[in-house]
Amino acid sequence: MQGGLGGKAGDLNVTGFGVGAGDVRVTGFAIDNRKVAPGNVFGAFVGATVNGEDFIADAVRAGAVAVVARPEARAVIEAAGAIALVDDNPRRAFARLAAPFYAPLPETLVAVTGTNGKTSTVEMLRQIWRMAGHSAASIGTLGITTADETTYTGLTTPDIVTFLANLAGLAREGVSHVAYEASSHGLSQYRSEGPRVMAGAFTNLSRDHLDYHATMEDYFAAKMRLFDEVVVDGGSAVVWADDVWSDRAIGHARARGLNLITVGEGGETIRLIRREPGPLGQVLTVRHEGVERRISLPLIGAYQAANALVAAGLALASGLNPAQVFDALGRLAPVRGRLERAAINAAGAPAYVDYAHTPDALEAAIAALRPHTKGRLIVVFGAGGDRDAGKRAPMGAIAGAQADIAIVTDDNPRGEDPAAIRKAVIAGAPDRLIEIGDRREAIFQGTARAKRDDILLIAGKGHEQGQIIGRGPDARVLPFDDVTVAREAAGEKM
Ligand SMILES: CC(=O)N[C@H]1[C@@H](OP(=O)(O)OP(=O)(O)OC[C@H]2O[C@@H](n3ccc(=O)[nH]c3=O)[C@H](O)[C@@H]2O)O[C@H](CO)[C@@H](O)[C@@H]1O[C@H](C)C(=O)N[C@@H](C)C(=O)N[C@H](CCC(=O)O)C(=O)O
Ligand SMILES: Nc1ncnc2c1ncn2[C@@H]1O[C@H](COP(=O)(O)OP(=O)(O)OP(=O)(O)O)[C@@H](O)[C@H]1O
Ligand SMILES: N[C@H](CCC[C@H](N)C(=O)O)C(=O)O
Ligand SMILES: [Mg+2]
Repeated sequence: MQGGLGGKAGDLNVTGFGVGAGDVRVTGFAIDNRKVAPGNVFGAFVGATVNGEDFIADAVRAGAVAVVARPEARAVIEAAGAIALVDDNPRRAFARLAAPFYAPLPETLVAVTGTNGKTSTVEMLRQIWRMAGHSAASIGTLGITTADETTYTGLTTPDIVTFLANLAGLAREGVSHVAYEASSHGLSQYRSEGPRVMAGAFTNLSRDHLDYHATMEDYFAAKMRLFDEVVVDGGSAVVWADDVWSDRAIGHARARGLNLITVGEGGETIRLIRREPGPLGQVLTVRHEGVERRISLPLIGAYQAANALVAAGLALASGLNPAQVFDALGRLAPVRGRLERAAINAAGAPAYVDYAHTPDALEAAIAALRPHTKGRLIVVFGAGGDRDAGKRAPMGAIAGAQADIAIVTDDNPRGEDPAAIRKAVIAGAPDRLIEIGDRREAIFQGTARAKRDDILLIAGKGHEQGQIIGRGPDARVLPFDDVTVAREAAGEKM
């Protein structure tokens, strides 16, 4: 395969597919037949909802000159008049074929996986790189963030064509360092394969997405593809050492021979010795290469300290020097929608907006705020529709046990009946949870109940700007922003 075609029309060497030595002249790549342009290579993949192979004829009619698909699809491709590039793993083959076409890509590319903390970690790493003088970007749930702007993209890990096009665009703008979120969906669908990933990080693993992955083992295996296959030979693996899955993640990194960087109380590379919460942040004492350092992290919560240290591990892996990295942690700016202080009500009680939408995350967000709460901790939360239903009762149980007042409300019901979702959440702590379906009303009531010394936590939507109702073509996004509503409830003028 040749490289360096710069995202422009060019010859693509497809000898690796055994279709003869002839090069195919292509103009680009597409994985959706509706986006095929003349001269494109079409990737036809068996999906969770439909089989992309059913669209091969349409794609060729739209101008696809070659199709990457399973060997079973060869006859269909050839009958349609295109070159068949068949492989037992067509998503991976497509990614590897496409990546060189989009070159040059940013030189330093790292990925973060884990159930919680990916967005925070890539965003913190982007900030550290920038403070060290690099032109940096992050790609993930918040979209594409550079020093100048954030462009929302929709998925946490974009599809492979969007991902490669975005990387090429960033490189053209002069961005040299990119950190991206590797979601388990993204990893299992090879959405970011192909470019050279010099380091990967694992934050933690807990219940989520078991609608998509059959078991926790399958979910973990999807995540571990990052260390097993995606990071380049000789690359680095950063592992948060204090999670129950950490030892197994370390095992994957070792088996692959990656440079291992472990971080946390049980970490060997960056050992967290002490964490002292303060009113607006926390002081961390860490040991790295025999040197003990005190870091005034301007963010609250054990979970934010964990993410900052994983980001530090990746920054070291990317070649920054320790002084640069640890100094930068003292100057990190908050991540949008992660323990974001949104409003203060008339009684003086603050409201925090957080993106906790898993049982573990809810527990972490409550634990982050507890040391700051002299009075009661009030939580407004919900669980998403058309997502892992098994996390609902555990979320209810955690809020019921760990908050003083817990209000269950709606959070993107999508194609499901919102009352049924709330019922499943309430089953986790039937006597402890208050049900208020309308999210605005729930935030208003939570705010009204918060007295002096209390804290209100509004969990689940973080940065999100809408409430998703309905499924497929009927889906609608009703504008909704927890921060704005929290301010309105507190009587603050926008
Ligand atoms: C379950 C899932 O991950 N679905 C995503 C995935 O679907 P899939 O490959 O299984 O696709 P499919 O819809 O069955 O279609 C199969 C193939 O046919 C193609 N197709 C389909 C229809 C058509 O008319 N023509 C056509 O060519 C599709 O492009 C696809 O290649 O590929 C599609 C195209 O890239 C994505 O839009 C779609 O995201 C859906 C909308 C989604 O909601 N995904 C969520 C669950 C998701 O991916 N979340 C993760 C994790 C979030 C986190 O925890 O951080 C994320 O990374 O965002
Ligand atoms: N290291 C962590 N440990 C436990 N909980 C965390 C951690 N980091 C973040 N959280 C919780 O998870 C929420 C989401 O954090 P973040 O957006 O950084 O994670 P993510 O992995 O990107 O999530 P998503 O899978 O939705 O993209 C936070 O608001 C917080 O409640
Ligand atoms: N990336 C996560 C985001 C969940 C956010 C929450 N607000 C919800 O809708 O469940 C998912 O797609 O499962
Ligand atoms: Mg994310």
